[in-house]
Amino acid sequence: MSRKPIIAGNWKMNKSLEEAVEFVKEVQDKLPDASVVESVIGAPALFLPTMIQTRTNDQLVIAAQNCYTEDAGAFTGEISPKLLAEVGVQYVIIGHSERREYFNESNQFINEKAKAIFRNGMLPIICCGESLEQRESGETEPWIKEQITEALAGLNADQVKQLVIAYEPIWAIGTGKSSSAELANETCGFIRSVVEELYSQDVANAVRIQYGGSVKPDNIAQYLAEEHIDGALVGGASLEPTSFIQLLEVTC
Ligand SMILES: O=C(CO)COP(=O)(O)O
Repeated sequence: MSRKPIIAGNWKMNKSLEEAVEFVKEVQDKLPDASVVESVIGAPALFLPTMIQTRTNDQLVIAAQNCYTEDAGAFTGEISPKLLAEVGVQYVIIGHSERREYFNESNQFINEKAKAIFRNGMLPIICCGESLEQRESGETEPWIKEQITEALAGLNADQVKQLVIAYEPIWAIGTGKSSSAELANETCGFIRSVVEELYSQDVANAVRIQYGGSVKPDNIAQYLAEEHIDGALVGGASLEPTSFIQLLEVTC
């Protein structure tokens, strides 16, 4: 299997601009080679151009945490995917459970964002995942199948091969209660089977699937050892340079 691991930090709405710049300066020469693992940070939109300008090499890939579906127009306060691409952003995280919950984002809206991201030459990291209630009542698989099917609607096979899916069970986010590696692998394997059903085995083998939810330097190895887990989307443990580097070193 030749899928390259991708470890992405999701800073959410944390840090000052000064701290973000310090982070880039501190980690950029310590990152594993980009041919071994992709090192990504998803930062607040206001930091993105400065972080990109601070880089002295392109080992650290910069992601946005959200964007709008249109490139320009009368959409007060929104983040244009065209402008993100112009400043050098490469990935955009979409469909995070916090955006689904607090900003009422639907699968259809997330699908429109995915199309806008591709149209502008970037790649989406599409999040999915179930609540504790859904997990306990056995509704995880139909729910995730619906999320994936609707988020990928209209994307072609080449696009799906390049994008990243992040499986984040809501009950594991920021709670310290990570999913067991076996359970995470089972669900990531299910996501891969949904992609195979929608596209082909070739596409399913190529798409990278991350696990996210209380991933730390001391538990990431068990996830990466699993067949269907190709990386991690990490909140809290991506905020400090030392811990971010430790997460990456496990892949080498
Ligand atoms: O939501 C997450 C990443 O997108 C996970 O956050 P934590 O790693 O802090 O649990």
